[in-house]
Order: sequence, then C-alpha cells, then structure tokens
Amino acid sequence: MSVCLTEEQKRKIEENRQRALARRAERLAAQQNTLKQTNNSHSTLFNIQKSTVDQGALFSGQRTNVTAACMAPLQQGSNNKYAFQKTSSGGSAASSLPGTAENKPQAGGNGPCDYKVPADPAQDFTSSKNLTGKYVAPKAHCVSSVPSFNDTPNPRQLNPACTTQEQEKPKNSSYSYSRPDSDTACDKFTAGPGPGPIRNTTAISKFYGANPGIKPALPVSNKTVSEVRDRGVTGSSVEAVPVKKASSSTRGRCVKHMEGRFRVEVGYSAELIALFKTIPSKAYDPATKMWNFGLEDYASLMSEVQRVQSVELKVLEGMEGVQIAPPPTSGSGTNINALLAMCNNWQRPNATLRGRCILISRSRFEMEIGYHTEIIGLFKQMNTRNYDTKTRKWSFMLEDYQKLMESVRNIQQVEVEPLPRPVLQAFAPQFEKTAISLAEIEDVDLSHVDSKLVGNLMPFQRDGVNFAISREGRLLLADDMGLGKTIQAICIAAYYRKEWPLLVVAPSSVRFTWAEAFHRWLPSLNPESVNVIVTGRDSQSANLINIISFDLLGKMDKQIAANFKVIIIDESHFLKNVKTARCKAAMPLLKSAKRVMLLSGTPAMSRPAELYTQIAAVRPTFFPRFHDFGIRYCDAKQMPWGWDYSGSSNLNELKLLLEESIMIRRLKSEVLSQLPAKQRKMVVVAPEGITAKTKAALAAAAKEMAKGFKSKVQEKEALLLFYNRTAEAKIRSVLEYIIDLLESGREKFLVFAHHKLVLDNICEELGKKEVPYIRIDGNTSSADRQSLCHKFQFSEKSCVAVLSITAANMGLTLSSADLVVFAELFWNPGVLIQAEDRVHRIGQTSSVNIHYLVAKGTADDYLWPMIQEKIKVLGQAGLSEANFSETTESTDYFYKDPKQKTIYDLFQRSFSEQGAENDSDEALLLEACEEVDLGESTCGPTDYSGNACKRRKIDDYFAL
Ligand SMILES: Nc1ncnc2c1ncn2[C@@H]1O[C@H](COP(=O)(O)OP(=O)(O)OP(=O)(O)O)[C@@H](O)[C@H]1O
Repeated sequence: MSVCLTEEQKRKIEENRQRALARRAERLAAQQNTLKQTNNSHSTLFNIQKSTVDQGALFSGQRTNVTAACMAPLQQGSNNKYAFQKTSSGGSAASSLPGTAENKPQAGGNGPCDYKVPADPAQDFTSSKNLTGKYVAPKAHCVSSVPSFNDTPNPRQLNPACTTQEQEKPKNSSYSYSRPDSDTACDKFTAGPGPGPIRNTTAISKFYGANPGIKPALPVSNKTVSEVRDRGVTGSSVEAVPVKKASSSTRGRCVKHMEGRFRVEVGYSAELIALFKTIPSKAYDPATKMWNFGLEDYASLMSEVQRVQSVELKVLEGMEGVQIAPPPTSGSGTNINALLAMCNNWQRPNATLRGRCILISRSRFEMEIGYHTEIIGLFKQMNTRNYDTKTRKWSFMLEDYQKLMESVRNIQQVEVEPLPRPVLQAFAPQFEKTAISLAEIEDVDLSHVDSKLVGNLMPFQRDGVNFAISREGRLLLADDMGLGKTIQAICIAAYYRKEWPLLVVAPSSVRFTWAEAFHRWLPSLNPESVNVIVTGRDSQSANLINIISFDLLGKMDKQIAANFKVIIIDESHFLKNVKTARCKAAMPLLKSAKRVMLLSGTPAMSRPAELYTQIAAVRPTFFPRFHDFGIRYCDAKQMPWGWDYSGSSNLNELKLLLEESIMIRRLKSEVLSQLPAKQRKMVVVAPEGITAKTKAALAAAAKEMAKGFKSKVQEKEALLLFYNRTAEAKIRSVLEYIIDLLESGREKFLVFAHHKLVLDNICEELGKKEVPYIRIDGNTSSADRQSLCHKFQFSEKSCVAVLSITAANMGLTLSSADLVVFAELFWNPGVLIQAEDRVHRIGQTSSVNIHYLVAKGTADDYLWPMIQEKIKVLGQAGLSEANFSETTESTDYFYKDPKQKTIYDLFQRSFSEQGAENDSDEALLLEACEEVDLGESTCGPTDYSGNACKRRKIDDYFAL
C-alpha cells in the first residue's frame, strides 16, 4: 500500500497554511493602518479596496498575463475542439469543432452558428455556436517611456496593434468604423448601482527615462527611490516631490533580472503585490518567488511604490539618473456626470479624422488617433501625458480625460469616441481622484453565518466573499477550477439569508453535490429545507433552498421562479448563448433578482461574445444592447449577411472593467500556498441516470445480499455482482459528468474505472466527441504504457487518460494533469491513493483535485463510508493522510437502516477483514472481480453460467 504523504510533507503543508494565515493577519493589520492613514473623511464605500488576486501570489503564483485573469481559455487559445450535442438531461451549451463545415459562417445564413445581427443591430444578442474557433490574441499592452516629454514624436498613425510602423502625415480617418445608428445604448442608459468600492490606483503619473538606453546621471549606488528623488537628479523636466518614508518596515531592492527586465527583492507586503499586479509587464517567477518587470515600467512602478508607506526600495543599479515622479494627489474636480454626457452625440458625420479612447490601466487611458498637429499640441498641454516611443501612442491619467476630451471636441472635423459609459462609471473615483490606493476590501461581518463555514474559509475565499458583498451580492466569481467557488457562494448566499428563498441552478450532474455542500457548510439549516428539483413536478413548489438543473429551469412555475431574490448559477458559461432555452429562462430571473452569483472557472471559452449574457445577468445596465458590447469588445464587422461578432477587441479594457466592477478571478497558481496538496470531492451523481431495468437489477442484487447466505462463496459472489451492477448503473451519469467537465474547460484529466464496460463506454464517448484520450488497462503492454504516458504528459491539447484502477494505479507519471476522477469506487483505499498519486507526485506544481463519483442506491453507499473509515484507521496508525474524510464531503447523505447495515457489515467483512489480509488474497479478488462479466442485468446474482473459468477464480478466492 502506498503512503501518500510523509510526515515531513504533512508538516510542510501545515507550515504553509500557517504562513498563509499569518500573512493574512499581517495584511489585515496593514489594511487597518493604511485605511486610517489614507483618508478618514471618505465614506466606508471608498475605503473598501481591492481584495482580489493579490495575497499568496508573491510566494507561489506564476505569471499572470494580461488576459489570463479575465479569459484564461481565450488567452491560451483554448478551443472547444469537440462537438457537444447533449441529449441527456444534463444540458449542454453548443460549442463545436472549429473549422468544421457545420461551424463555418454561412453567407446570408441566419443559423444558430452565427454571431451576427442580420437586420437590426439594435436587437439583442443573437449568438450561438463557435464559428471558426479562431482566437485573435489580445493586442499587447504597450506602455513605455520617453527620455523627455519635450520629444516630439514622428507623425503617427492610429495603430491598434501597437506596431511601430512609420506613418504618413497627415493621415485622415485612419481609424474608422461606422455605428449602425445613432440611437446608442448611451442614450438609453440608466445608471446602474454604481461602480462599487474602488480598488487600487495605478498612479503611473509620468514615465521617465526608464528605457535601457538612458545613461545614469549618478554613479551606481544603493540609493532608495526617495533618496534619488531627493537629490533632484536629471532626466526629466517634471519636478519630483521628495517623500522620505520614516516608517518603512519592509526594505527591498530592485535588481537587474534579464535582458530588459528587473526584479524586486523584497519581503511580503500585500499592498505591494497589489501594486505589482497593476504593472503591465509584470511576471512572477515561482522558482525564486519574485516578481520581475520590464524596464519600461521601472519609473511608474517606483512612482507608485511611494504610496506604500511600509515599503522602501533601493533603486536599480544603473537607473539612479531616472527621476521618479511623485504619485498624483487627489482632487481634480472632474465631474463624472459631465463625462457621461460626453457619451452622447460624439459622432461627427463629416469628420476627416477619427479616433477613440481606450482604457489601458486602472488609472490611464490612451487616445488612438491619426496625426494632427493641433491635437499633438493639446496632448503636450496635459500634465500626465506619456508618449510611448514603441507604440507611438499617447496616454494620460484619467484625471486629464475631461480636459482633453473637451479640448479635442473643439477641433473641427475631428471625432473621438469616448470611453464607454460602463468604464466611466466603474472608474468614476479614478476620474475624480477620490480613489484610495492599494488597501483592500474590509472584512465584512459574517457573524450571522454558520461558524463552521466561516471558520473554514481560506484567506483568498474570505476575500472573495468580501468582494461579493462589496458588489452588493452581484458578481461573476471566476476563480480557477477547484478553488472552492461553492463554499464562497454558499457563504455569500448565507450572508443574504434574510432574502431567501434561494435558487441554485447547476448542471444536472452536480445538483446533489450542491445539496451535500449546503448540509456540510450550513449545519444550522434544517435538512428538510434543501430541495433538489428532479422532475418538472417538483418545480411547482419551492423550499428555502432549491437546486435545479438548467434544463428544468424553463419548466419551473413562473410565479414561483419570480420569488427568488438570491440566485446562484453554477457553471454560468452554460448561459453563453442567448438563444438557448436555458438562457431565455434564466435571464429574466437574474435581472430581477437582488443577488446574483455566477460561478464559472471559464466564463468565456473562446471569444468575448460569450461573456455578454453573463455580464448582462450581473449588471443589466452596463450594455443594454449587445451591439454596443460587440462593437467595443468583439471587433464587430458588418458583413454582407449582417454583423459578425465572433472577433475580439480591447480585451485589456474589458478585463479592467470586469475586475473593477463585477468579476473576481484567482488562478490556482496565485493561491497555491493556501491550498492543500490534494482536495478530494465526493460528487453525488444523479440517480435518474440509472435506468429502471438497472435499478431493478441493483435492487435484486441488494436484496440478495441482505437476506443472508448459506456459504461464504455465495455471499461474496452476491457482493461482486452488486459491485458490477453498480458499474452498469453509473455509466450514464459518469459519461455526463465527464462531458460536463470537458465543457467547463477541463482539458487534461485522469478517469479511473474498474470494469471494462465502464472503460469501454468512456472511451467510446470520448471518441464520439473527438476528444483525444489514452487508455491504459490490463491489456496494455509495458512499452505502450510509457509511450501513452509520454503522449499524455506532453499533449498540449485536451487529453483524457482513461485508466484501470487495478492495472494503472502504479508506476505511471501523469503529473501534467491536476484532476483525477474516480468513475468507480474501490474498496482498497491504498489502491485509490496510489491511483491519485499518478498526478500527485514529483513534477506536480499545483494542488490536485480528486473527484469521487458516488451513486446513491448502489454499492457506493457502502464502499464510500468503508473507504473513509479504512483511511482513518491508516491515518491514526500514521500510514496515510489522516484527513481523507476531512477533506471530502460528508457522508451523512446515506442513511443506514437495519437492512443497509447488514449489507455494510457484509462489505466490511468481505473487503476489509479477509480481502486485504495479504497481497495474494487481494490479487485473487481483484482478478476475480475484473473477470466477472456484467452480463444481462436480468441475470440472477449468482448466475455465472457459461464462464466456468471465472467462476473458478471466484471460488478459489473465497476458498482461501
Ligand atoms: N475552505 C475549504 N475547506 C474545506 N474544503 C474546501 C474548502 N474550499 C474548497 N474545498 C473543497 O475543495 C473541493 C473543490 O471545491 P469546489 O467544488 O467548490 O471548487 P470549484 O471552484 O467549484 O471547482 P469547479 O470549477 O471545478 O467546480 C471541494 O471538495 C470542496 O469541498
């Protein structure tokens, strides 16, 4: 039997956890200080600050690129390469193989595959399937620096792709698209609930000579940023304001990293990490646990560091001559309403030069426009201007937005598209300079929520809850898979308990897992108050908590549905297609509910258009019309047949907008230090996946077992048959679960099963869906095993490893995955742990998720508690993880009536006392068990006729 973790490993995990808790305490203390110091006069609303992704990342995160935090699958170019056309009750969004004939846009067509508005662009979103699967990589976020603001740039062109091509002068109308009508969403826009509290301010006030070409004015020395500024060295015409930090408790330094980059060596500071994450060129090195940046961001980073009271950084060797600007001060007097008014009537049909504004960071915007002498003159009047020599673009702090836009408007025949209304609203405090820097959202009072739940929240989960409540309970919780969106959602929902009844909409394969989670985390809840809606009939009445599948939602009584003011949507990307019945049923409910929690690890699988419905569900007022969203973020193009919204544009702005207003997303790598090495989850698979015939066979097998046996052999045979019938019964829900996983963006994982029938069915289903897979079972030769493992390990596409529990539980390394699914249970926990360890081994850099699929009314009812009990015993003896059951869901789901108790005892006797006594016994049982054919479900429990050899093996085993 394998011992999964050594004492040393366990100790280290515990240490990491303690450290994470200590950091949290430290951060909270720092937060209190910052809040006190920063601005006592601000309302609580504005004292609440960003909590999102920061803590933990310094120690264990890895590089998060520009869009990773928003649409990881997009960034990774992840295409849904398989066509899901589910017919089962599980429901499925349509996502198809890119490039197949079926998916290509049909000229003049108006089919469900098209992202287009054929006639009236003002109508709502009409998208469906993937079209081409093409993903246009987000344009690089280009912020750089110039040696001096006196430099006059060469004539420029508007260049959305941040190229550095020379431009001709003058370049009229270099940027143009025509909007379909002037009745814009802006005209109809009603202000939403507001942007919510404000997070950090990236005060990149000015960029000085941070490029590597600048010669230092001073010899190399160990100066701190404030000291260098104090000396008033050359390099910029901007006056530096010396800020000496008398109270710095954390000191660090900037060190050359690699060509064109530097890293910051400093102790932990949550505020500093939050700042780091706002820097465009940021990268995190998990090996050294340090952040590094492009030199072009040096000046802006050092400028911002001055805000962090507790930290002082030594300047980078060779960059002493670079003068660091002070961070901006508050009080610009910008009127947000005046800005919003600029969203109206900005078009000039006769314009000869067109441009637009784009948000490039939380505090800066860029104006993209062709060359125009007068406009360049205006740019130079702006205090916060920056000219990026690489991209040849001008950018400004948001506080200059109003002034610049008003001035540009006065120039005849020039049209500049303003920032979208939602951006103006979400970032209002930045425009008004009332935002407070880098503190975090305050901990909300959760004293009325079950202490079991609150006490178990990991620090980053607590931050998620804080964020949600600061957003008034309407959010898109887009944490990476396996980070515990369920516990966070339950906590947020429990915070609003007075507003229940609560509705949870989930894929049918996880409805019962949700019920389990409520029982587990809210023990104060009467178990009767959780209602899993299984049929259309069930949906005609409502309990305090109601869990329903996407497919049944449309059948729910409309009046009852309208009562739900608190709604959780699990796997909210299932709503990405507005044309589907599930979306049509859900959207009105979500728009009228008071609290809406959308949960998805992959809100958009291949293009921003997929985000629209989810944004509209959380903030209906942001983009009332899909067309406006499509123009801005989907690179909408008018085609002969209508509008094509399948592209992507301004993704960085979209990410900034979402993170500011509704979305929180943490990657596993960012919170790794807070996670256990393994997280096990019991998934209760839906009972209606079991056919009546199978149910009858199962019942017969169970009945046989309960009535007692004359001989041991009979007893064991009945037991094995029960186990086999269980496999048959679970197949449908297992397939459904696997397909749901793939559809939710899980690309690489292991599925363990015992019976050939189950392995065959899984492979067949994957083949049908064109999902690449490998299979290793007892018939796989040693040579093939290695090459299959290699194929899986190095596959860059999605790949599922279909593995036999008994034949592939050891000797294989499949650590490129971090998810293991057990389609079937097995009585020997040692074998299970060994199987888990195919991914949890050297080379694994992530926390591993393990899903045990458990079907009620089958042998799993007995196997699952038995496995847990055995593990507990092993743990007590120091032979295994003691906390196997602690890290999985509870098993209270199963009652044990006297009949069930008899069967349970039988399992215990057969599989525990004798079965595992020595290796040869175990091997024989395994062999016997594997060899038993399922045969027809109608077979009697001891009907092994026609297979004397198998029968002999069983007899041999039990005769021992
Ligand atoms: N704070 C916690 N304490 C104990 N267990 C936890 C905690 N957070 C999460 N877990 C466990 O981790 C597992 C994964 O959680 P969950 O299923 O909620 O993740 P998820 O983010 O919804 O993942 P997915 O996107 O894959 O559905 C579950 O077994 C859950 O019970």
